[in-house]
Amino acid sequence: MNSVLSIESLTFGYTKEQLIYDDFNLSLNKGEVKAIVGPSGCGKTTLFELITNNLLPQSGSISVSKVSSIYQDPYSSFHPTYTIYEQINDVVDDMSELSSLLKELHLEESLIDKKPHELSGGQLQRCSILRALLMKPDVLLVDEPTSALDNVIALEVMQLLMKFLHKCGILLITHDMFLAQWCSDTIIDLNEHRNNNAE
Ligand SMILES: Nc1ncnc2c1ncn2[C@@H]1O[C@H](COP(=O)(O)OP(=O)(O)OP(=O)(O)O)[C@@H](O)[C@H]1O
Repeated sequence: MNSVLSIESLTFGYTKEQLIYDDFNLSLNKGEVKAIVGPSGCGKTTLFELITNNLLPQSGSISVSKVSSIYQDPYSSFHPTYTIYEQINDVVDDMSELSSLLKELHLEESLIDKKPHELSGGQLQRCSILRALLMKPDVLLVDEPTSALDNVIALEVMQLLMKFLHKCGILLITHDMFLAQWCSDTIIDLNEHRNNNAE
């Protein structure tokens, strides 16, 4: 198996009294989409923060190689005063796939010389996908792609991301059960699995 993410016996709480994760397990392989669902406040964003090392587990292990993230609000993922190109160039080592990805994402080349506020929400979301894919991740964390886009575009975004599944595994946070069922191999309901094994 081509494992790209392995979470074992994860325990985490913001306070000692209230654990959000207690002995939580999850694995993801290249080519796989897993959707994380559950009510507001159940710990979906916290899981991404743990995977990206912004939070540290109390116990257990998270083993992951290269991660990139696509966040729900594309305007908050880019600095308002720099062009899209400058912000991609800052974090990407190898730009050789830029032209082909622009085509696949239906983005005109001239758009990336603009600043975020000069683009529509959908264009900017595709720019954040462009940046994430150029980083050549093993794991793509996708946080609620529906929120900034209408439902048809959200499906298109996921359809597009799934074209890159041969290169990575995708972990998707969503409130949209239709989207989760449509695109994922496995749905992890944190409400049910919080204290169980989610493998
Ligand atoms: N920095 C923090 N300090 C203390 N508690 C926090 C912090 N961040 C989140 N929490 C709490 O941890 C719990 C999980 O929050 P989290 O943001 O992971 O939920 P979520 O499932 O992503 O919610 P939503 O669907 O509303 O985005 C919530 O009860 C929240 O209030």
